[in-house]
Parts: sequence; structure tokens; C-alpha cells
Amino acid sequence: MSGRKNQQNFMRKAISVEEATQIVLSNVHVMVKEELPIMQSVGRFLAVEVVAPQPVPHFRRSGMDGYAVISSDTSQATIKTPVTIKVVDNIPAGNVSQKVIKSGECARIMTGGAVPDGADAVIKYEMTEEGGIDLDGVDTCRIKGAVTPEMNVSPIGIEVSEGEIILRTGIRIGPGEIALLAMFGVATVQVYRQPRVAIITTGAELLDVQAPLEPGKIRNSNGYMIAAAIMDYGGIPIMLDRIPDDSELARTQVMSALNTYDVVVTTGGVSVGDHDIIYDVTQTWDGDLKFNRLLMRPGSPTTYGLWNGKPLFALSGNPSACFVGARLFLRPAIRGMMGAELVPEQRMTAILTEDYLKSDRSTRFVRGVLSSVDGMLQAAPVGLDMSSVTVSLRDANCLICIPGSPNGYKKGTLVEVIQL
Ligand SMILES: Nc1nc2c(c(=O)[nH]1)N[C@H]1C(S)=C(S)[C@@H](COP(=O)(O)OP(=O)(O)OC[C@H]3O[C@@H](n4cnc5c(N)ncnc54)[C@H](O)[C@@H]3O)O[C@H]1N2
Ligand code: MOO
Ligand SMILES: [Mg+2]
Repeated sequence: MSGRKNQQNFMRKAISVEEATQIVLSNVHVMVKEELPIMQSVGRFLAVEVVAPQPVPHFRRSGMDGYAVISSDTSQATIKTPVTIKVVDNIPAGNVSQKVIKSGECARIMTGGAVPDGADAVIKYEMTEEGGIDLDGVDTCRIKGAVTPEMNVSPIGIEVSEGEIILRTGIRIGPGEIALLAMFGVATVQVYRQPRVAIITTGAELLDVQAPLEPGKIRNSNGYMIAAAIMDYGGIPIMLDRIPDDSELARTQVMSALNTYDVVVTTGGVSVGDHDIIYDVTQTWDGDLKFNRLLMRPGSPTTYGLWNGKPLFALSGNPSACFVGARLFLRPAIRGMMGAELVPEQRMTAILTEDYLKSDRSTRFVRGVLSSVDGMLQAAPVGLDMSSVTVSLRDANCLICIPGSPNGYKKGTLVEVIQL
């Protein structure tokens, strides 16, 4: 069995990361909608457009603590020649004055207060002084400078007009979006459901996190890493039983998971080894295998296929390969299922701080540290650059994308990076 398997295996056709990304994105099906209280919608993507039911502000709003005045009353006012006017009302924020301001009058008003009819400007306290009680027994104030019409007054609808689209479908809900929803009295919103993502780890060498180490065995760090990644991407991880090196068990478990969950992720067993059982599953299932070799390192045997429209991401067992495969393919897919725009992982441009002279046909995703030096982004490779290494995942805050080349790249080359 294994000899024949390996022969087919060696003939796998390698495709580029770009092509693989397009295949994954073009097969994303958005989840069904659900209605949630807004505070449970943080991190989700809106499934509806939200339209402003009223303008903002919906009244003429004072931007200062001071006096609501008729601007023409103040035109001659200076520090040396202040103009004295009557204070006919006092308007804290939240109150609406019943008075109409006439020439020679003003109303004390606080920031956020509704500017009374008749007044067309607010003069701030610092440009006035108390004038005492006048002969009619009315409080007065002295205006020590001129204000122009509209000064310190936010007109109705200056921020948002009624009927304007305030939030578009597909936008990710964060603090700013929550502020808008609350401002417009939207207590519940429609968002897309979170996909339930099953995780199946493979390998007879794997021990559970609480198990004592045994000779030749390792703990199942990938399972936890992928679960954490899925949570970070927005999905709901479900860790299923680990599978020892048994193809039949793997087939049963993978097919049952595909039946039950929205996405299935496996780790390990996708290369050419005798016990690489996930490869076996993808050779005999009735699903549609889309790719199983990529021009990328780490993660060259990263495998992807669809069964009944549901995606199977079969990631490499090597921890860094597993991490990179998840970031490049699983993340945009999970986000896309939740209604995000279907786009590859965003890349920025940075200066490579060290020579990277490995020759390669494949694009390398090197764990690195991204920093800003004199306003320029710099990317420095970090730690051991092997697929089997886990520790560098702690130290990296970016993946440096090094395209395939015969001689590698010199320090100072502009490279693309994916911020982690
Ligand atoms: N003859 C060849 N051997 C290998 C090739 C090749 O082309 N020819 N490719 C290498 C590359 S590249 C990679 S990447 C790995 C892919 O390996 P698999 O996806 O088949 O994964 P496994 O064989 O199951 O394990 C590899 C490695 O990772 C460790 N591992 C697995 N699962 C976990 C886990 N849940 N937590 C932590 N570590 C895990 C496992 O113990 C192995 O050390 O194949 C190369 N070989
Ligand atoms: O995919 Mo392996 O990780 O290319 O090193
Ligand atoms: Mg293997």
C-alpha cells in the first residue's frame, strides 16, 4: 500500500499560494444570519445595512459652555468696549428652552445643550464676564468679542443626515460601530453565525497537554494552537479525539466531522510518510480535492478540498507549517464565512534587515519581527527558520514573504509582510 501511495504522492502538482488562496476564497459559503444584542455582536460582521433613522445632531447643538447669542449683537464687542446683554434663560444639556432669543438677549448654555430659537451662535465663557443684575432686575453678561453666525453651533445633520447608510453589510463590528448602533437606538443586529470548526490531530506520538512526557512522544501543541487560532479568527473550535496512525479511523472521523461541523481542520499526516493517513483519506473519499502541494514553505503539503461544499483544511503536522497554513487559508475562509470581504491576508511593505540568501522555488513565509524605525517598516527574521520549530511563533509578530529566487535577497530589499 505505502509504496503505491508514495508514487502517487510524489506526483502531486504544486500550485502557488496566490492560486491556492483564490481557490479557497472562491469556495467560501457565507453562514446563515442570526440576530444578536449589540454587545454580543462585537467581532462579528454585519449581515445588514444600517440606515440612520434620524439626523445627527437632531437639534442645533452647542459646542461650548457659554452664552447662546444673536451674532450681530456682538459685532461691535471688544475687550475694551464690551457689549452688555440680558441673560434670559439657563440651558444645561438635555433641556430645551421655551424662549426665543431677541436682540439684546442671550441664554446661558452648556456644551451639548440645544441652542434656543433666535440665537445663531454660542460665545464661550472665556470671551465674556458676568454683568450683574440690571435695572429691570435681570441678570446680564458682558460680551468681550465678536462671534460669527453658526460659531460653536453644530447644525442639524452636520454629522449624519437622516436616511444615510451608516454601516454597510460586511463591516466588522468594533467599538466605533457599536457607538453608532447605540447612538441610533439599534439594540440588536443581524450578523452571520460563527462557523463551528472541528479540529482533528493525528499521530501516534501525541500526548495530551496534562500527560507526562514519554520517550519519543510529544504533546499535542498543534491542536491547541489551531483552536486558539480559530477563536482569534472568529470561529468556534471543537477539538475532536486525536487519531493514532490508522487510515480507516481517520476516514471515519473526518467524514463524520464533515457531516457535523461547518469546517474541518486536520493537522499532520499529509506528507509522504508511511503513516500519513490524512493523505490516504483524501485519496479515497468522495470529496473534491483542490490542492495538496504548494509552492510555499513551510507548509508545502498543505491540503484543501471540499465535501458537500464543506471545506477540509488538512494542515501539515510541523508546527510552523501548521501555523502558516492556518493563517494564509483558514483565516480568510473563516472570516469570509462570517461575512467579511473575501480577500487574501493583507500585506504591507517593509525593508528586509538581513540578507536572506536561501535559494528556493517556493515562497517562504519567514517568522519575523516587524518594527517601525524612523517611520519606515523594517522586517527582521527571528529565531530558527525550520518548519518543525514552535518557539519562534512566540517571538514573531509578522510573516515575511520571501518569493522564490535562485539566490535569495539582500538586506535592504523591499519585502511584503503579513502582520500577526
Ligand atoms: N520524504 C519526505 N518527507 C517529508 C517531506 C517530503 O517532501 N518528503 N515533507 C516534509 C515537510 S516539508 C513537512 S511540512 C512535513 C509534513 O508532515 P505531515 O504533515 O505529514 O505531519 P506528520 O508527519 O504527522 O508530522 C510532522 C511533524 O510534526 C509533528 N506533529 C504532528 N502533529 C503534531 C501536533 N499535533 N502537535 C505538535 N507536533 C506535531 C510530528 O511529531 C512530526 O515531528 O513532512 C516532512 N517530511
Ligand atoms: O512544508 Mo514543510 O514545512 O515545507 O517544511
Ligand atoms: Mg508525515
